[in-house]
Amino acid sequence: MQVFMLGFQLSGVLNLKAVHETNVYAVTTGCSKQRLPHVLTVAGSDSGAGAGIQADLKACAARGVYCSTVVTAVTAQNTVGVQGVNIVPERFVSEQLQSVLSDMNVDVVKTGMLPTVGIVKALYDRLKQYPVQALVVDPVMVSTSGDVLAGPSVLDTFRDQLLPMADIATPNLKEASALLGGIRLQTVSDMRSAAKSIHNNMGPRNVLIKGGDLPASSDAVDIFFDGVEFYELRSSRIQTRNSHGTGCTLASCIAAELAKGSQMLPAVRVAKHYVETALDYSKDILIGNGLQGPFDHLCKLKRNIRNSSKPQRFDPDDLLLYAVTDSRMNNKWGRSITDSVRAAIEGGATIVQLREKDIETSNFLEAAKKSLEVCRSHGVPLLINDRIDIALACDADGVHVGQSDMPVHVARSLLGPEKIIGVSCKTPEQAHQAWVNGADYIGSGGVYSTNTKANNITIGLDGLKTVCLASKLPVVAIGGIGPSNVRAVMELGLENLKGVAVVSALFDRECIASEAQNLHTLVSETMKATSVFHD
Ligand SMILES: Cc1ncc(COP(=O)(O)OP(=O)(O)O)c(N)n1
Ligand SMILES: Cc1nc(C(=O)O)sc1CCOP(=O)(O)O
Ligand SMILES: [Mg+2]
Repeated sequence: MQVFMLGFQLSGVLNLKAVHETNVYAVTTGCSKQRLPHVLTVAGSDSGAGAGIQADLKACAARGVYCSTVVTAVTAQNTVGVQGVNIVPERFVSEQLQSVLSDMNVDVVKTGMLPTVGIVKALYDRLKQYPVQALVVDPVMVSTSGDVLAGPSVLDTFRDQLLPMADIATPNLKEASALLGGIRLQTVSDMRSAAKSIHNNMGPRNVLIKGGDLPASSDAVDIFFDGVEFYELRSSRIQTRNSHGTGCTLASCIAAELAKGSQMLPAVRVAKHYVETALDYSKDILIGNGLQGPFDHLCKLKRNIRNSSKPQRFDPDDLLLYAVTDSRMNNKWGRSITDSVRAAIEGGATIVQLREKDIETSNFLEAAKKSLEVCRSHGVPLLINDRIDIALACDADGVHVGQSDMPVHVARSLLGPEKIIGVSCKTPEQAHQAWVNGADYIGSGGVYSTNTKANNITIGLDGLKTVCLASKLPVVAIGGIGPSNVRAVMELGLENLKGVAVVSALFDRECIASEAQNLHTLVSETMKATSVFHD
């Protein structure tokens, strides 16, 4: 955290405000002069407070981030639709931008409704004058009720000025189509092409196309493209009328996570999870008589968001680089479990399992709670090896069990339908049984011999292939895997072989993060080369 400078000149209104706000931070954090991560939203006001500036404020508050506001338009709006729009003159938008950007240490700017060319240009000029860490552009053009909030004349300025500066653009299907001259977007494959075109032709560093309106899909599928890889981000479609403001909220939450220091993909994952949980929590709220109501951004205050009935769903792609911890290795290198988990995730681990065989229960639970915080803040699932009790006590995302641990169907009845359950399988019969019993994935090995697990039977690449071909579940390979042999494993090119699980190749090394980074690259490159990124 950056420390605020003392010694303001108390000569004007602005400086007095700055002193006041510095003190507010000091009071709220309980320590002296620390500043909160700061998002500035440049958007329209929604009198119904479901979307726009009001949604942005609530989303940032829910994510623990300070939010300042530059108002571009005042709308008269409710759950029925938009009854009126009063656009703020561009001069005055520029003046608001100057006030905030010149004084308040903004980390990330998030844009919403930018109704005129002049306002987009004013923002462009101010951002050139006062660069920020990141720019999140939500190209708001049409309200959820179908009312136009920014006309076609703005599109060119968006394309030419704002999008080339953006770290991420988050159009929905209609907005992506408008940006691309009205093309039809009806399938996930169309969304991928659109994400690529927007990225390559308009310059934002990342693109998230929100597929909420995609016809005939039971899941909400978004496509994230970082210029190299596509990610299909799925979440269950919550049946609710209370979805007004989800786009603004998602973009604000991404901005908030970036302001806290997150990388882009984890920020997007966390934001999606937050929106899904808030929608789920708010599905029975009744505000207004129209077709689309607001949802409750601050549900976290009423029910811990972690205890939501809808935690992050299992995504088989998360098996790509599966980090399995080992306390003996951590002791050898003098690292805490949490530090090693953080380093693995920072290097690119996509799922984490705490496999702590020599640790007391109370210490295990403590470490699990801390690791869960790290994992949640990066949108990475955390599983617990063997110990269903620990998983339940800390509300982990799931467990991994072996053939002689708690049976899968019993674990499922204890953990409920939403938690992730993985099971170790060395034979096709075990793989079939895991599927029958309701597991989500299988771990198969030892592919190679290992010193990490005593007396482990090695099944080799042939054994792995046999299990994969028989399995209806996604598979992660385990046992003796490291940089020297990971290509050979992934070159099997099997559709359901989703990644590798490693212990010593990460945690018995000096720099966990760089080992993780290297392995992540090797796995993804080999998968791409063997074309197992199946749509
Ligand atoms: C991903 C993954 N696959 C296999 C295992 C091994 O589990 P198990 O057979 O229960 O052995 P222990 O890990 O408990 O010694 C695993 N942990 N993770
Ligand atoms: C925990 C575990 N399970 C295995 C299995 O074959 O099911 S092999 C293994 C240990 C993997 O450690 P390393 O990556 O250091 O070889
Ligand atoms: Mg076990």
